[in-house]
Amino acid sequence: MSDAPTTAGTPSRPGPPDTGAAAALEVRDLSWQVGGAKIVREVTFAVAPGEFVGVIGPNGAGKTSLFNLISGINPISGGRVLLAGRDITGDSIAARAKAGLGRTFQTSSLFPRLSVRENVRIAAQQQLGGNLSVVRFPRRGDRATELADQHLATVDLTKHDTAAGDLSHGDKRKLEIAMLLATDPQVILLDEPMAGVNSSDVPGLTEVIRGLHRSGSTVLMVEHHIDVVLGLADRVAVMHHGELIAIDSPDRIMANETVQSAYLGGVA
Ligand SMILES: Nc1ncnc2c1ncn2[C@@H]1O[C@H](COP(=O)(O)OP(=O)(O)OP(=O)(O)O)[C@@H](O)[C@H]1O
Repeated sequence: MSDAPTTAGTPSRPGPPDTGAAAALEVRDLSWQVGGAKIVREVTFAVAPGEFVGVIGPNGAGKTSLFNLISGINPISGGRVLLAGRDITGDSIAARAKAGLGRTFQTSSLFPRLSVRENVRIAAQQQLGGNLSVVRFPRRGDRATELADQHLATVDLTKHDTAAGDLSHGDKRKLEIAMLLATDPQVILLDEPMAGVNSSDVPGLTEVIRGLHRSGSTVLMVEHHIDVVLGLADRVAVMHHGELIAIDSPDRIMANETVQSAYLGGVA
């Protein structure tokens, strides 16, 4: 393995550490063009099972667009998306989710009037294949409720009966992660989980996300809080003007001159 700094257009270590297993998630030459604008440009990288890759880059670099291509929200202009070695490029959003691709969004996607528990319970119920129903007083032993309580414990959220809309931003993000866990994802895409979160809630939310990683989840996370990314990620991918300009360990990324230039506006 070379110690040479990564340069634009030739990202080092685009693939995960070689474990011999199929990548949990892989994108090959992924591109998105709107009119004449190339918003995502031939991005290639792979995430190993259990690996945590952080995605950073200046505003407008194409990070959310990349997530939208992976999760099927934007139609791709070129390239491929593979989940555990299976090509899901042509699959619908729902089919990708069913295949194990879970995603949170920058903006909240909760049922604000329903309780915290009910939000997770609905997600669990959908996963279990049951009818979608809101039950104010679920039976004891109800499987979906058990799962909801289990996932709420995982994200350290105890306000089970509070209306989701009344939670702080930090707790809303925890709730969204619990809802995601209820869908039993193989790969978790977190889109700016710290966005709008009070600084006092950042450490707690960071620990929840660290817990996901420790429990073996494969995570790809876009986040502007560089310190959070550097503290959580096994590798960091850097996007700039739609290109993946580097993907490497946090230490190497911090020492990478191309990355520094991108943040200071020096990369054309
Ligand atoms: N549907 C769209 N149509 C046209 N241009 C778009 C569309 N969506 C995004 N863009 C443009 O693509 C570029 C990349 O946007 P994107 O939201 O992916 O960047 P980002 O890195 O996630 O930015 P931020 O960190 O500010 O969220 C921006 O210039 C944006 O204006």
